[in-house]
Amino acid sequence: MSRAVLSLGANLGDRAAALRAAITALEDDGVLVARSTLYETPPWGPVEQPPYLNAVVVVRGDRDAAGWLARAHELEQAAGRTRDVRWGPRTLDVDVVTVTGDDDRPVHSDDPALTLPHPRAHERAFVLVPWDSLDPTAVLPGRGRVSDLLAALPPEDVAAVVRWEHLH
Ligand SMILES: Nc1ncnc2c1ncn2[C@@H]1O[C@H](COP(=O)(O)OP(=O)(O)OP(=O)(O)O)[C@@H](O)[C@H]1O
Ligand SMILES: Nc1nc2c(c(=O)[nH]1)N=C(CO)CN2
Repeated sequence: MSRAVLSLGANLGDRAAALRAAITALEDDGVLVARSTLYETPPWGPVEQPPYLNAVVVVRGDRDAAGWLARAHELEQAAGRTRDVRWGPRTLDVDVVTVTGDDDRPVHSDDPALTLPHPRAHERAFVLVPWDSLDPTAVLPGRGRVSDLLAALPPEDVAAVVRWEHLH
């Protein structure tokens, strides 16, 4: 058994439907522990593109880290993901942020095919805001408490991550 934190993002097509379908699929797998609400977030990175909807989920189940990545890829495929420009627009992106074993030890990996913890999560308000909202005690292994990482980001980056679900 392991526990994983997954970051979900979409900025093409029916963004909310893609995120909700992925979350429902994880629920149907029997692995969903917690989910954030959906947030609208400005695009992070060098590519000019539409705003994203993002969410974070916590899952627990009988998979290892590679197994969670494989499931993430299946969910992306199910959402019809085709484009693959790095940091470019997509119908669904599922990143594995961190995986912990039953001993509570975080998995560390430098493999480019699966780097853990995710090497850019600590600088992404679109990951940290939803994650902090669903678990205010969360820790990103090797980086510190999620609430402290958020406090270290430019306030305007954090303020730009807006709860979306209650508006719709
Ligand atoms: N922790 C991780 N979670 C998801 N994918 C990862 C991870 N570490 C490495 N990868 C690899 O990154 C590859 C490219 O993924 P993707 O196209 O989603 O990157 P990206 O979302 O554009 O960038 P970023 O990784 O900065 O979010 C995937 O095929 C996967 O094998
Ligand atoms: N706000 C936001 N920006 C992004 C996202 C994302 O999920 N949310 N995913 C990206 C793909 O690498 C690139 N930029």
